[in-house]
Amino acid sequence: MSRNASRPRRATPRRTDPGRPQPGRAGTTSQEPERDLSAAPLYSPARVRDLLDRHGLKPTKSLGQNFLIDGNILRAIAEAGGAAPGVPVLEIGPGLGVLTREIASRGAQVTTLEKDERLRPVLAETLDGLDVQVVWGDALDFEYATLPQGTRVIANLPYYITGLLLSRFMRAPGIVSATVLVQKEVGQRLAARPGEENYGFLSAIAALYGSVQHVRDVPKGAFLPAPDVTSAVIRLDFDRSRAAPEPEFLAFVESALHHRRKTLRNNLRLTGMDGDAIDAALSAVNLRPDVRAEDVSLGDLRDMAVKLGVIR
Ligand SMILES: C[S@@+](CC[C@H](N)C(=O)[O-])C[C@H]1O[C@@H](n2cnc3c(N)ncnc32)[C@H](O)[C@@H]1O
Repeated sequence: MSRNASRPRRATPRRTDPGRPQPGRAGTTSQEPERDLSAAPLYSPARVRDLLDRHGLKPTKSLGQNFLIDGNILRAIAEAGGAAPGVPVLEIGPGLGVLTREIASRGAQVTTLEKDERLRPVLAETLDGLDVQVVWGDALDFEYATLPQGTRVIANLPYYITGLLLSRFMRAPGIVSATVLVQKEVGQRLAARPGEENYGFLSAIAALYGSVQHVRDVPKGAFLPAPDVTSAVIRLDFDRSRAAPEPEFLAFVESALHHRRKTLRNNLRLTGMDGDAIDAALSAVNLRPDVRAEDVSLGDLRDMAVKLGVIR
């Protein structure tokens, strides 16, 4: 991605909180009563609407732009994510800068990736005075391997790329945790164990890289505009002392869980594997020939992969 980074200049002393609109600025006419928003926090619906109005912006659905307007949720995410003095934090999608401000004002060293260039003037206003590096471009093009050791991801993710982003975080050796807002169903899938209703590939890779904690559910009303789905804050901790799973094993697990309700045998047959070899491996690992993929533990899948010669 273009490392077109910008760091809002450090604050010169201000009369009011940076990002606070001056009453009666652009957007009001002499006939309209002036709204004094200076006492309202940046995340309040009135301030968020005012920011959007003054900068002539409409949230873009295709970019997953649902902005947080609930102070309790903002504080809960920053807290659960471990935002603290000196901690390197990566945020995806600062939007209007509301969560970014919450994290940076706790002293964390924030790098934030934003694709929507229309937000440049907004972030210049709302992040003024904070030590935040804004990187403009697509988060899917970012080199996550370059992040420093001990990086914590804290983000209200654009939901349309949640799975892709989580898999980038898992594979980046410097990232130790990701505390993220996701769709509630995605959170349930991440936290599910073999045999549970929502267990699938996402649950398996999360478990291969570490552990998952459900922090809290988040109602639709915590966002402006309100999304169609309920959300949840999830914290993933990555255990970097473990050897990273082999790409061949990840591909095997993905194939094994491709159709969760099918038998493991049928899923593996779909990859072109020999039926007799699969039967022999199932028997050697003491699994029933008709065991369903979603009921098989990761340990048993690893043993199967070894018996089938996928990994050593
Ligand atoms: C759910 S909003 C979160 C905004 C803000 N952090 C908040 O909590 O109010 C998602 C943000 O991700 C940005 N975004 C969407 N797709 C992106 C991408 N591919 N790369 C970087 N940012 C992206 C959107 O423009 C938006 O600012």
